[in-house]
Amino acid sequence: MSEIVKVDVFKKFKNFELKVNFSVNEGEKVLIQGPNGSGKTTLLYLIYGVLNPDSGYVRVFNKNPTVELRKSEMYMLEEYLIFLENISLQENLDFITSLRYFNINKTHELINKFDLPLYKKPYQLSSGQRRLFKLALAFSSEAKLLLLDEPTSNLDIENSKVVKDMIREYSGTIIFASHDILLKESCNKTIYLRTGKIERIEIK
Ligand SMILES: Nc1ncnc2c1ncn2[C@@H]1O[C@H](COP(=O)(O)OP(=O)(O)OP(=O)(O)O)[C@@H](O)[C@H]1O
Repeated sequence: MSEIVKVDVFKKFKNFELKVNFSVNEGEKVLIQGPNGSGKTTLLYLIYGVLNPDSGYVRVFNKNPTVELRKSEMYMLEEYLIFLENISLQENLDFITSLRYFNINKTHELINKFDLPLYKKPYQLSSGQRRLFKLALAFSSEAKLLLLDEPTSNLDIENSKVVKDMIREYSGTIIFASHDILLKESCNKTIYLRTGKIERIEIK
């Protein structure tokens, strides 16, 4: 099995230090668990390359995580994905899909599955519907590596189960951070973080 993500990083904020070392194999579904503030999101941002380590390295497909990789081989379900609030979801979709490759048929399949009203403007959606729209994009990105930060936050139990199955069945590799106990069923490996360090790694 080939290692597609290698991480050996140190990152320091004013009152927090993250120091972790691990790798992820192709096709794995890796859950990052840990208390609030343990460094899960920071770690995902380092892998995605939108945060730089103070020392050490992150290698994704044997490359540094750059914008080129973000446009093709990896995709992050972004908490900070900005919607243009005064145009419809359909127009937002047109804009977002012009920035990067998405399998548009798959995007629409998921939008229908989640029953999302494309004619509405983003501010007219519930927080769960906004999250589902972002998930439809992530799972139709055809990225070989998906990074998901709290994918089921704001979702009801039925949609959480759908997302659990989507993670398990995804053909590529997924690294996801979650407090949702349900998602433990989708992973083959769990990395437990505590105050910026790996406490233990559990393999199913
Ligand atoms: N840009 C930043 N500047 C300073 N400190 C930061 C920054 N980003 C995160 N931190 C700090 O790093 C620590 C880890 O934050 P992080 O968001 O990675 O935790 P988390 O495990 O994802 O938490 P949660 O479960 O609450 O989402 C926290 O103490 C946070 O305050």
